[in-house]
Amino acid sequence: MRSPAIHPSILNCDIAHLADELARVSSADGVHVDVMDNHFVPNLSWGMPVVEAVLATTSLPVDAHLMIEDPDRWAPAYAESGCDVVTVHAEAAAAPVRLAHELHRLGARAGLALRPATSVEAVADVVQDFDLLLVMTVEPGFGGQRFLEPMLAKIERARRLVGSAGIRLQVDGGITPQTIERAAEAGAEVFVAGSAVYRAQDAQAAISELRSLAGRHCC
Ligand SMILES: O=C(CO)[C@@H](O)[C@H](O)COP(=O)(O)O
Ligand SMILES: [Co+2]
Repeated sequence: MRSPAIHPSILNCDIAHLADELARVSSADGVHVDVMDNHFVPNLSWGMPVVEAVLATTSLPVDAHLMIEDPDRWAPAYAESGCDVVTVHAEAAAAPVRLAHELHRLGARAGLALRPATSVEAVADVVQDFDLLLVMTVEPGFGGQRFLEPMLAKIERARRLVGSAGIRLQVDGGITPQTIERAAEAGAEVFVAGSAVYRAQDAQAAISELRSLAGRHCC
């Protein structure tokens, strides 16, 4: 039985104090870095230099969530830099299977993300080449949004698609103590949490609480 993994998203952390902000979440299972290009999503965050700074500062595995156009071109650099998982959006990747193989060749695990409107069935033919399936539980682009309840049924379908062997099922967006149990019950096992961790007075306590709530139902 695998234990639930909590990956704090640094999107809304105090980037001027990146090292301190990473230290606040040192008990997490990974760090989630949201890369946004203001084309695939209506927001601009950061790219390789910040990801490299995160990699140089934390010993936790880094999970890069690329909300960008043309990931076939840009994602390999994130694998080369040492990210543990590089996740690309199914809606943006031109040749997802080829890209997954390239990420593997460069030493990273490959993740495939779905916008809320993209069905699980749309990736049924390609998901087997990936290590992680990410079901977005908010519209990608911003932290601090409300969890989309209709995504619970989609998480259940995603769990049926990936089965119990190999491919990890991640959820991202609006994960809080109020929503994580239902996401875990539906089948998620890797939980991205931005505001719920970084807005907490004690981020390590927030991580423990989320992990223990998810652990009641998962995995
Ligand atoms: O990818 C995204 C948003 O597009 C996320 O990773 C958010 O940054 C998570 O933040 P919260 O919803 O947990 O505040
Ligand atoms: Co994200």
